[in-house]
Amino acid sequence: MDCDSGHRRIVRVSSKKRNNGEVNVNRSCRNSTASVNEEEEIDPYTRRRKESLKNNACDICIKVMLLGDSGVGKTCILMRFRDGLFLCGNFISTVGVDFRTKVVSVDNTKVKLQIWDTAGQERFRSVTHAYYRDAHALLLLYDVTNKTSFDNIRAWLGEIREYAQDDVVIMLLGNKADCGSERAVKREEGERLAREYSVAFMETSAKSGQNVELAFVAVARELKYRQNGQRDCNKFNVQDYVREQTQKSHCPPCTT
Ligand SMILES: Nc1nc2c(ncn2[C@@H]2O[C@H](COP(=O)(O)OP(=O)(O)OP(=O)(O)O)[C@@H](O)[C@H]2O)c(=O)[nH]1
Repeated sequence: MDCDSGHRRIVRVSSKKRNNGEVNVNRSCRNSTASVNEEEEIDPYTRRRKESLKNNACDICIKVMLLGDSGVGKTCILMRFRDGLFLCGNFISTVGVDFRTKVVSVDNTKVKLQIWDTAGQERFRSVTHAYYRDAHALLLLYDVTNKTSFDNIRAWLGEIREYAQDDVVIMLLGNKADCGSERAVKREEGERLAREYSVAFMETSAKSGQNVELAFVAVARELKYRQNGQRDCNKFNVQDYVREQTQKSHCPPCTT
């Protein structure tokens, strides 16, 4: 898959509809990637994932998926990152999957992020599983005011293990960090779970914008360093990077 032809090649499902909306899968495969060269030794998903890191229109093109229970704030995180907006008020659940793109600059490298927003509702799971395999990075969200969404993270990680590639970059995000009084999951609980699964972690808020840019830039940075090969890989660790960056933002301003 390449960034710009995502709409043509990929099964496209409408974006937000009311909860009672039906799945509307509109298969459009003009440039279908379904035909697999039988002489290829590596499987086609792995090949496409590797190829899609290189893209003519940008230096690197990566596919990022947003995952997590319904209502944790996946669409809001995407809207905040992409358009700087916060959708408050009526909650309209995503139907199936939808994607948006944004280019970020990482150390003079143009990285195009193709960000897939998935439906958190159980009934769409089989649709979204199909998208895991060629993802380079997964942002897995829970809602800090909703303990069940946190408890379900282990199940999500199990699905990721089953459907995604082994080397996928995973970042755990505790969203709605702005909701102080309604908090049901402590930051330390999120940190502990992330350590247990060796994934990067931070708390975010689509409402205030806290750490939203950082989450996307951190995975872009990790994949950029990976693409540059082992030499640079040794110098960059996404978990350490995120820890440093979030600590910096918590530091009180220096006084003279
Ligand atoms: N206070 C606060 N509310 C948020 C935040 N992020 C999302 N919300 C609210 O949470 C509700 C659900 O947000 P969505 O982004 O639609 O949730 P989703 O994860 O995309 O849900 P599905 O599409 O069903 O999977 C909306 O009412 C948002 O306004 C946040 O950071 N802080």
